[in-house]
Amino acid sequence: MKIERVELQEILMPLKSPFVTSFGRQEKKVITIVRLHSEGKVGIAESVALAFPFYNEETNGTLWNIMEEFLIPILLENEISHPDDVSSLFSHIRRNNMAKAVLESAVWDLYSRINNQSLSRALGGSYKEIDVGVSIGIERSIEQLLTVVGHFINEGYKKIKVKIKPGWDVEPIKAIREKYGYDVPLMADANSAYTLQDIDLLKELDQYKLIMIEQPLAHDDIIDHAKLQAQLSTSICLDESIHSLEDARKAIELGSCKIINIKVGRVGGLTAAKQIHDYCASKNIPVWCGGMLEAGVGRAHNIAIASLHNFSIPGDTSASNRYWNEDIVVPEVTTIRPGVIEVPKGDGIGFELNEQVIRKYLTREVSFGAKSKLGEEEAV
Ligand SMILES: O=C(O)CCC(=O)c1ccccc1C(=O)O
Ligand SMILES: [Mg+2]
Repeated sequence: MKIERVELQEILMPLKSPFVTSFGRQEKKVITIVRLHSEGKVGIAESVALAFPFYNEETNGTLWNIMEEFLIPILLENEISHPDDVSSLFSHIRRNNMAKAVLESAVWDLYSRINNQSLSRALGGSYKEIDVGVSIGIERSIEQLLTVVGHFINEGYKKIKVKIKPGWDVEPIKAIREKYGYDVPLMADANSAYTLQDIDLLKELDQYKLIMIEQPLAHDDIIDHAKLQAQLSTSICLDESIHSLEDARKAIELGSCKIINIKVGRVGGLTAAKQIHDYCASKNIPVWCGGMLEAGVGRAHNIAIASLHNFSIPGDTSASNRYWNEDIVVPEVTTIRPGVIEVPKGDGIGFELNEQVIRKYLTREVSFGAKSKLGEEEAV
């Protein structure tokens, strides 16, 4: 297939309520929507780079720069026979995984639509429905946290993940266990807020029987995580540290984690996500699909990848209404039963763009055609 036209749209959408982590606070989200045109079909994807480089080094700004200057010309100049080709075409460009992923995921959607199959099927997914959890930010008080946690337990989410940071760790976890008991599937995500010097505190968390603790130590570390895992009974799950199949292999060989959070954006696309999934399966390492506060298009891609068999732990892909008053897709992403999302059977991601909502929040728009390459940018 030959990509005939690439369209980028940037929107800025308010979150229902602020989302606070150890690295920052978000009240709204900038999202870049990619549309790829070929053979009368349109493949879509949504970027996950945040507005600031606090989770990883990319931002929405770097994403546009790398796409415009390097990645889009490659897409327009090359014949693509399978979406797996895209990661090879991009492989000489270092990192910038979120920029690569949004284009690559749109190619996967386009390919599935051209072949009249669902993205889940194209990826080799087997689940017809997936169990999902919810991620809860740092709240202003323990009381408020307990209210929010109670709300999502009532909604039936199959995994409750709470953000922790120094000064907000043992106390909130203890409070949740005391109020809601040990049957709640609970985990904590530190977003790299600790060091090995905090080992005693992290060991204290063992008594609360968390399903896992996500990324307690540095974003670029796998050595100290291995030392920590050897001392903890709770499983460590890596998020920020895993950018590639090679990273996953090294972390597993070192014993740095027992679980991996796969985010399509962080690893550079669906092909890499699938490869990491397959490798983890061969090593008996369960994986789950992480989130980056996606709107509906990103959720749809996450649902498709999470239909692969070794995604055996509920991911962070909650329903659209967890973060958004209105979604950029129709229908919105919803649960069919408490904590369960159906994997769409329609072509591609199985959702269409809600043009009205996109227009409402649009901040910029550019389009690139095959012939003129970067010659005729048209800004709004
Ligand atoms: O609900 C979601 O999309 C997951 C939210 C979340 O935990 C998160 C959101 C933004 C950046 C990093 C993370 C994370 O998993 O660490
Ligand atoms: Mg995380």
